[in-house]
Amino acid sequence: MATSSSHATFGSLQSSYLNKHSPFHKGTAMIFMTKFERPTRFDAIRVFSSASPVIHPVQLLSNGTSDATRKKSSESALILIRHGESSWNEKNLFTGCVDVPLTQKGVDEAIEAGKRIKNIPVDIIFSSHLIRAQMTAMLAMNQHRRKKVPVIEHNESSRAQEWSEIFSEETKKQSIPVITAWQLNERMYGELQGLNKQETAQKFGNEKVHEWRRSYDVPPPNGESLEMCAKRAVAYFKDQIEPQLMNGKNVLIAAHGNSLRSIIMYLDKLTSEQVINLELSTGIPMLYIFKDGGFIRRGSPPGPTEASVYAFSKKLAQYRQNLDNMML
Ligand SMILES: O=C(O)[C@@H](CO)OP(=O)(O)O
Repeated sequence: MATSSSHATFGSLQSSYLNKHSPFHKGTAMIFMTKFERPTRFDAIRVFSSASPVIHPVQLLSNGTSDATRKKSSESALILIRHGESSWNEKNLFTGCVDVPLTQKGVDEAIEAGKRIKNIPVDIIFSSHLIRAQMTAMLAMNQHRRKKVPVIEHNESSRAQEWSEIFSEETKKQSIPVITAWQLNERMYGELQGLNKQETAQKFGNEKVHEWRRSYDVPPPNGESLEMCAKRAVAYFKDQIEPQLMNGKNVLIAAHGNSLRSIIMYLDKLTSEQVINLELSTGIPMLYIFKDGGFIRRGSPPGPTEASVYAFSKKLAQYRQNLDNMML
């Protein structure tokens, strides 16, 4: 029988992990909650002095960011979003690298995610090759107050590159590049792809299926273990994404449960025992600040009805304040 929940059974492991290991309880609650729990509080920093120097929002953004502003600031934002509910999440099927779309609920989750990050500047977006992650990024960015347009870069061939060229500098400034990479794909689930998770547990036993799904180094039949997925996802993060952050760019990554668990393992320096208890909800953005070469976890930005004035760093506070001044 199909059920839509794949996460609820790990609730106790999640809270024990949280209690034992997390110095950031409020911020990490989003990461560890089951899909039936709702976010309550966040470690947002309340803001702020009206005496903050006024900087035009465009100066704080990519394309519009002045070199002087960049050099002064060694800080950038990293947002991670697991895609919204997919058709196969709904049917409780192992999905892996099968390319299925979002459900209506997934679309709504992506829009809600967009509302949570609409005041955070985004300079560049990374996504997987899979449509559920790309849909999530696009729908979320549609909510952004800057209204820049995410544009997928097609570098798969020189013709694709040439045929998707933009010939207006002004239009380029109003665009956000979206880089897609197979390395950010969901873990390849091998011969489990397309099978119902509950029926598979009945056939092979709960313990075996739990080992396939949540051990660190045991791969499902002909598929990738989390360790194998982490190897390619983290290598890509270090090679392609970290340099953008070092360069002062604010990055959004829209990807998958296991590719993001791998990246969070790297960001939060989790051990292989810790990462196996980490669960990510669909469509909940998580914010990190990259500062002085390290990652500071800031939890999930509040939704529009959850807080009035907030920010996660002085720079993001200024950005929001200037958007308010400019647009309201
Ligand atoms: O089916 C999948 O591809 C993944 C994510 O939905 O499942 P799991 O929760 O087992 O990692």
